[in-house]
Amino acid sequence: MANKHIIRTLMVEIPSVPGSLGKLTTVIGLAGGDIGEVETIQVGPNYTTRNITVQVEHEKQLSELLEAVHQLEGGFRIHTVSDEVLRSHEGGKIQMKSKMPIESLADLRRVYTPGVADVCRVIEEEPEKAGIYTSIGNTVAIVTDGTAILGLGDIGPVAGMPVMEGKSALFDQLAGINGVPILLNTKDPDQIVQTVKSISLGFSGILLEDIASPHCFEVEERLKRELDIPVMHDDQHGTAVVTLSAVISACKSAGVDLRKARVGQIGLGAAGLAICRMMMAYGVKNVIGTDKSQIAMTRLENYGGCSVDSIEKLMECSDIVIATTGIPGLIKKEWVRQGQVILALSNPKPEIEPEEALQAGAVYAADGRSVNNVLGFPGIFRGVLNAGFNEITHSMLVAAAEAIAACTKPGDLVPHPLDSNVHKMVAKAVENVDSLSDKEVKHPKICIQRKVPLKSFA
Ligand SMILES: NC(=O)c1ccc[n+]([C@@H]2O[C@H](COP(=O)([O-])OP(=O)(O)OC[C@H]3O[C@@H](n4cnc5c(N)ncnc54)[C@H](O)[C@@H]3O)[C@@H](O)[C@H]2O)c1
Ligand SMILES: O=C(O)C[C@H](O)C(=O)O
Ligand SMILES: [Mg+2]
Repeated sequence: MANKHIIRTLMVEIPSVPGSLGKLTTVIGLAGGDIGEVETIQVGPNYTTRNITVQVEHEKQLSELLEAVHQLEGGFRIHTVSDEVLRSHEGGKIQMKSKMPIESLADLRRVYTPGVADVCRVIEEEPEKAGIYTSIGNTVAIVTDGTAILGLGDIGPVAGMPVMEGKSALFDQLAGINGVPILLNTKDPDQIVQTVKSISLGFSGILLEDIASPHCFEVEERLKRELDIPVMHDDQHGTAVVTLSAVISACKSAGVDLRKARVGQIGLGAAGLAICRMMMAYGVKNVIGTDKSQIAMTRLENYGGCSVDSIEKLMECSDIVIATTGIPGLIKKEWVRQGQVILALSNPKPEIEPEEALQAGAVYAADGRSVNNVLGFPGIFRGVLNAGFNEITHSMLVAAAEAIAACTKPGDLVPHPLDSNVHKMVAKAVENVDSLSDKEVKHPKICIQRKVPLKSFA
């Protein structure tokens, strides 16, 4: 599907004559609309009313599509055009609910005062019992300062709340974890660290989300050092996990040794640097990166990677290209080489549409909707919470990536994000890691920047 980000639901009255629905869908398709769900609302002798969800690229295309439906002869009528995405967000996506019914005074006295005081005393005497008698053991804070919300940039924490609520909904549905959004009204690393530390008592893990580079690096490192609960910056490590798993699967399908492949990373911010570090630690010998910021490239070199000064050069010599710049359409199709793997992971719009990359010769192509950290973070946190680990180590991240790859069907890059088995397998893999087994990972410094034929994936 091309770059179709406008989703609308059309409620249409359709003549109850055979072939009418076909006429309507043809007109929608010819106007460039992708049809999603079709729901029958009411069937009558003369008319049938249906809700038809369509996706289009831009507002102009939507107006043209609506006009084309208006022009249809035979009694077609559009009742309403609604924005389902906005509507579904009304009132927010999450809520806090009581697990206990409070219907009688006895209930009230048990749930609340005076009964609750006994539980407080138990925890005061043996603080670890908070893990039994409160929800803390199953609760993770989803913390943002709003500085890198998807690829939308520094739009502030409140505007980023729909993303945080989305992560919370996914935590609940995919891993049974309470994810509590925490919106920080500061971008100052010291204040972020101090605030998260101050509120950390109520949580068993911290998921940092959409915090921009470079301050995300300092914030995560300090919190990992200073807190004794697991801390993970999703955009760094969640993304690196799912990217590694996609690349493992691509190499497996192509019969290529990933460790000998040339991996090129465009954009060396939170996601990009972590992807490079993950690849190098996994044993990929040739990792190169590029960024518009020289500081970001130097940072990669300090970790043992190599930098090139242009995207064209990087694409000339990479078997696998990964992009996390937040800039839609950044990769020109002329730069794609025959047989390349292209993962353009920026959300909400990729650096190149997968269809375009495939048409230009890529052997595998995906965007950030499918290669998405939703495949990683729920299971990773489920695993560490189940095992009672107080940190998330490199071995756990690799175990998660390999578990996702093991759940991927041959020929696919990643599994379905809603396949509950994937999240169970990730949790199990993380849980089974020997938490003391991590050693310091050394990154090899080997670099090939010349133009080389891409035989491996062709
Ligand atoms: N698919 C996923 O699961 C996933 C996960 C995390 C992030 N992302 C996406 O990746 C993008 C970046 O996120 P981030 O958290 O790393 O942000 P970030 O701000 O930390 O990093 C972006 C980097 O791209 C660089 N950049 C920007 N324009 C560039 C250009 N024209 N050429 C070269 N480099 C350029 C910036 O200098 C920066 O270093 C976002 O769009 C986000 O949605 C996707
Ligand atoms: O939120 C997502 O869809 C993935 C990722 O965390 C991102 O920032 O793009
Ligand atoms: Mg994110």
